Amino acid sequence: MKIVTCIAPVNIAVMKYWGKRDEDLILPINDSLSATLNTNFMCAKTTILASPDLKENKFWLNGKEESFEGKRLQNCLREVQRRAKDMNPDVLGWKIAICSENNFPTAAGLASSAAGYACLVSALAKLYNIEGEISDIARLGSGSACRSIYGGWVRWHKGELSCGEDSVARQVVPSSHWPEMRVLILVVNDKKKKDSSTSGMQRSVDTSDLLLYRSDKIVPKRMEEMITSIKNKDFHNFAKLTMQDSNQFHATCLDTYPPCVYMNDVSHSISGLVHKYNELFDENRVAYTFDAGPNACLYILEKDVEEFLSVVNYVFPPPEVDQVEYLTGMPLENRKIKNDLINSLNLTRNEPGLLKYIIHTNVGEGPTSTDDHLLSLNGIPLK
Ligand SMILES: Nc1ncnc2c1ncn2[C@@H]1O[C@H](COP(=O)(O)OP(=O)(O)OP(=O)(O)O)[C@@H](O)[C@H]1O
Ligand SMILES: C[C@@](O)(CCOP(=O)(O)OP(=O)(O)O)CC(=O)O
Repeated sequence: MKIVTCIAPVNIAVMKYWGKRDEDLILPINDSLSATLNTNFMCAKTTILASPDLKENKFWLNGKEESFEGKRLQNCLREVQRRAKDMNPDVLGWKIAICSENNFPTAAGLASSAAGYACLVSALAKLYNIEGEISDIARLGSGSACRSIYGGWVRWHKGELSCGEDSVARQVVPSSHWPEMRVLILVVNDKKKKDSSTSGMQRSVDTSDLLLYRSDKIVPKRMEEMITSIKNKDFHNFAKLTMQDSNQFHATCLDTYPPCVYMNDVSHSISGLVHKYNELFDENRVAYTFDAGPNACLYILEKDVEEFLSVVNYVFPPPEVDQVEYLTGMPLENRKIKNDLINSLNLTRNEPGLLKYIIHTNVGEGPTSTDDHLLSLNGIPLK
């Protein structure tokens, strides 16, 4: 019997992946770049037990039994087992039980698939003792998952080969390079979204001319500028490029036919607020980026968090119930409202509760392992 458990992070792209050139191997049409987030507040946790006593393979996700036959799970499992074939032949012959949970909403545009598959593949690699590159295996689960295999700032190189061997993630700089960077996630809606990233991007590839223009003409140059701004810790330019890239990604979503509409009125009002705030200081102090959902992910330096949060709390008063849980990862004192700033920004207050909650986190490390398992040694979920 062998049991392993891993924890893996979410990542939020500042240069978006959108569109595949190969659906099965999950090969993208452009490079992308993200920051890996600290696992303190958002992570996937996966336990895998392999045992000669198990009668069948099993998979539980967030407390519910799911099919073990899903194509993406099978592709990841097959590839890890293929690379492990000369090692521990006993373990390879045993059935496995997989139990995974996310400590944040699944399939709500908060990159659950990225953390989930990075975690699955890290745990499988540990179970079967495979060493070396695994970001290309995580990619088979979900494209963005390959970036969660590394900590810090990570680039997914699209690669040129049709076999996908060179479509891998690489760390650009570690998290320690820019320790002042913070991330605020403004959760607008944590319900399951209707157009998955997978189907949305496929429709964009089929119908959007803007998508091709973006991948050919925009991304290569913008990627170099983005990396330079991160290496130089040039927040103003970093923020500009991040916001431009998010806007262009959503423009390609709207250029898709029928369109993929991910941002809603609250999302647009957050982006408007960020621009107003940045204009007041005549420099970018906050950057927004939106994935395939309405939630805003804001990059901001530590020195500006308290002040900007006071503005957010004024414009979007917290829900009247559940106050204690509203702000995760930051002391409550920081929710004070700063009147001078509010007056200079000439802001309008919304009704309470448009934001469900806010997560405050930073850039963190890649997957880790732990002995705190989710399965009993008989292969039954512990809760
Ligand atoms: N911990 C996990 N282990 C294995 N698979 C997972 C895990 N978490 C999520 N998934 C898979 O990912 C799917 C959700 O992916 P989807 O891309 O729709 O949403 P998302 O990742 O939350 O959003 P986005 O990628 O657009 O930010 C789930 O239905 C499940 O199949
Ligand atoms: C908008 C994005 O978050 C899209 C993520 O798409 P997925 O990685 O979830 O898609 P699949 O490869 O089909 O699983 C942008 C990004 O993370 O780069």
